Amino acid sequence: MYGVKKVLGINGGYRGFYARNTITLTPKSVNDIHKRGGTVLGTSRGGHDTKKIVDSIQDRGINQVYIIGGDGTQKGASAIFEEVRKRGLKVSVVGIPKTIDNDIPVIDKSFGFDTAVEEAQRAINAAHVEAESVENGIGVVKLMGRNSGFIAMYATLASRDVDCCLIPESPFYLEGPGGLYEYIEKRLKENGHMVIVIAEGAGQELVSESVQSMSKQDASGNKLFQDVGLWISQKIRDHFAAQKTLPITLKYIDPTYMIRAIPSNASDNVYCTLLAQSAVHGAMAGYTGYTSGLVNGRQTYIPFYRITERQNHVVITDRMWARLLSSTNQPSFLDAKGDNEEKEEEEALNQLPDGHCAKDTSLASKEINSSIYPTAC
Ligand SMILES: Nc1ncnc2c1ncn2[C@@H]1O[C@H](COP(=O)(O)OP(=O)(O)O)[C@@H](O)[C@H]1O
Ligand SMILES: O=P(O)(O)OC[C@H]1O[C@](O)(COP(=O)(O)O)[C@@H](O)[C@@H]1O
Repeated sequence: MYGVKKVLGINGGYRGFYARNTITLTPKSVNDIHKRGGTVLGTSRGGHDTKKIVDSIQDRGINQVYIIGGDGTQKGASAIFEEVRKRGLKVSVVGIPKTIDNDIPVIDKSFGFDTAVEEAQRAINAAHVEAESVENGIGVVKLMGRNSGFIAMYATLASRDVDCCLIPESPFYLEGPGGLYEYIEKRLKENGHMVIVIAEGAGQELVSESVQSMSKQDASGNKLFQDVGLWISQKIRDHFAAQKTLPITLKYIDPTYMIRAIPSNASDNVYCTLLAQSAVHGAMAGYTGYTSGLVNGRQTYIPFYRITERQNHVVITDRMWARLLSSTNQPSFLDAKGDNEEKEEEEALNQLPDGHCAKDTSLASKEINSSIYPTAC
């Protein structure tokens, strides 16, 4: 359509710009890649050296860069865009949002999310079958979602076999009235079995309290979490073993990379095509510094700074979480948290010197500038 003669693929993520050879991509070589999982280009964490990357873009005579990945990747793309701008290069830098976690803000969803939710159904279904097959059976499924619980929330809503969904955005507690143990007991007495879905980033503060926490990070600087699935399974087993009144059988399923590694489903394939075509049309029209994405069902170009300023999280006061609560009937875990917060607030107030108010009532207004940048040409 645009008469492009050469398309290069960068191998192995950002460090591939300066540490590896490129591969030539042709319509023939990419024809079938949507039928495979993973990435034909390879991926990596860390290794983002902005200056070296832009040197490599300059040396190779690249004039359009399309960068595919999650929120970290979009931050990296934004840094490249700034450096390109600083050097006054005629290069478009465009982001394409791919992450199963769906933690990129502004857009309706990221590419890969739908597929992950669909595959998660298989794990939930297995947990349900196992739990249903024994007396007082509990199936626990851990799903990916480092800081955002979208996969767990949507997989729960889609399945309708889940009795409790735990996500990073909604703190929970185990003991006492309104706690998880009480709910499990009630659910088992009512129904004879139950399924719990837990996102990998949920309850990390509880895990750190009981397991010695090492604050390790991956090469990209993302915090590495303790295995909350194993932890909660053991806690539930220990609790009911100590109680002796309700003998349970718990099966733990962790599909880990299976929900990320499978080929994308039909809806993600169509979405990816739209994202890619839209990304190219934008760059060919002379724009740069944007992420291509669906917003309210429309293809848009979103300036990098709107994408990188925050992460997308499940809002637990929103309707979607309310729908989930009404589907699972789980406790909201808000009561004890509310009590604690009130107590903390009261304590903070008591510690303030006379005449000082603990609550900051000022409202920050933010200028919303939705412009994207024309390429330096
Ligand atoms: N703030 C940042 N500035 C520049 N590069 C970043 C930044 N955050 C992450 N990156 C780079 O983006 C790449 C992917 O980030 P990562 O967090 O691992 O995955 P994801 O894109 O799925 O969030 C890594 O190479 C990482 O070094
Ligand atoms: O072990 P790895 O490769 O670092 O991946 C694990 C992480 O990847 C994620 O699934 C996100 O994956 P993507 O952003 O690549 O889709 C996180 O939820 C998870 O913590």
